[in-house]
Amino acid sequence: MGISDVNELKIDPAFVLPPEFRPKQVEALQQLDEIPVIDLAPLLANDEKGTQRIVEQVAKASEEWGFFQVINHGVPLKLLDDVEAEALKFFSLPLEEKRKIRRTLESPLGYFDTELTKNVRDWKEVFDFVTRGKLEFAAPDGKLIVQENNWPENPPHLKDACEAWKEATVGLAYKLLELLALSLGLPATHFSPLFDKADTNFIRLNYYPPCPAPDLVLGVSRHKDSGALTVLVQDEVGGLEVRRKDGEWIRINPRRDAFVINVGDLFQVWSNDRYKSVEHRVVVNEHKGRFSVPLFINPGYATNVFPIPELLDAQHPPKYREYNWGDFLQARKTSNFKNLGVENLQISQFAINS
Ligand SMILES: O=C(O)CCC(=O)C(=O)O
Ligand SMILES: [Fe+2]
Repeated sequence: MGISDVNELKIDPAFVLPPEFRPKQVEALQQLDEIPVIDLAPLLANDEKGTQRIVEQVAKASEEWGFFQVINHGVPLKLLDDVEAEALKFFSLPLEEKRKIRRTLESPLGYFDTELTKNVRDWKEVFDFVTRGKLEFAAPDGKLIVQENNWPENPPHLKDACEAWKEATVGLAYKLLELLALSLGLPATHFSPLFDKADTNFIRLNYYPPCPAPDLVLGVSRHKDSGALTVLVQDEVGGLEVRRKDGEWIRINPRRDAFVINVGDLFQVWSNDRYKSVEHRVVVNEHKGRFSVPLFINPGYATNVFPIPELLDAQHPPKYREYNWGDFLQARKTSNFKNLGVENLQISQFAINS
């Protein structure tokens, strides 16, 4: 029996990836420092020239990697310490206790430990909440659907810590959205109307428990983020890997003082492929649990997504057909809950074949 066969006996087969998708841990660790790190201090100081340089760095990183880190972002680390402490208290509770606020298809906010990415179970536990407190939208039959945040009774301060975190990070995310607009040669506030008053932003607390067979599973299987922009902070354990253009998986150097930013599928379509939404995954390890907090910046349900006309001309015809963000989101949520036996909805389905 090989090493992996022995490992296989230690975990539920629902987590075990097909061999071609399993992580190669050693190689990735040698390539920690490649993802660009952008210093936001000039932006916060309203230094115009410095901000222009940041815009150029954002354009380059988004084109080459789809990912970058930002430092000197102005979000106090104390807020992260508080969210982490409260979240770890929550994730340490007995499973029956956590499952009292379990996410369902009808009420998708709260705790979840059985997420499927591409139909394999992720080695993680999550807690999701929306930054607006609740979401309201019309179902296909016209009925109003209301989805509210589901806070646990225990620990009692999780909600306060998360709300303070939200206040501090959403502002940063919108500044980054402005930098991205500028980086495409658009007015800074180009995207604002899609988010004002109707965004579908959410924050996820991720806990990746230590795993006895880290070579067979992933904390999050390879995927692309479907929204506009992800603003993530991770602890010092590390494990987030990005797929470089040559196909190699590169580990992002874990820095508690940095946010990891990536452009999602919406920027790929809006920019007509100038910025690509890049595959990433999370590798777990045998000894340490890992904590991360992504903020997903997503527009309102009614948003129709299409390549931005200002970026098109005769040499650059549109590469995507228009689609509706709300419909896309609902289709995705359904496939995350059920193993539909098919790849979930991808933007490639809206690609125009030239
Ligand atoms: O935990 C991480 O570092 C990444 C999580 C992620 O990619 C996701 O939730 O979409
Ligand atoms: Fe992701």
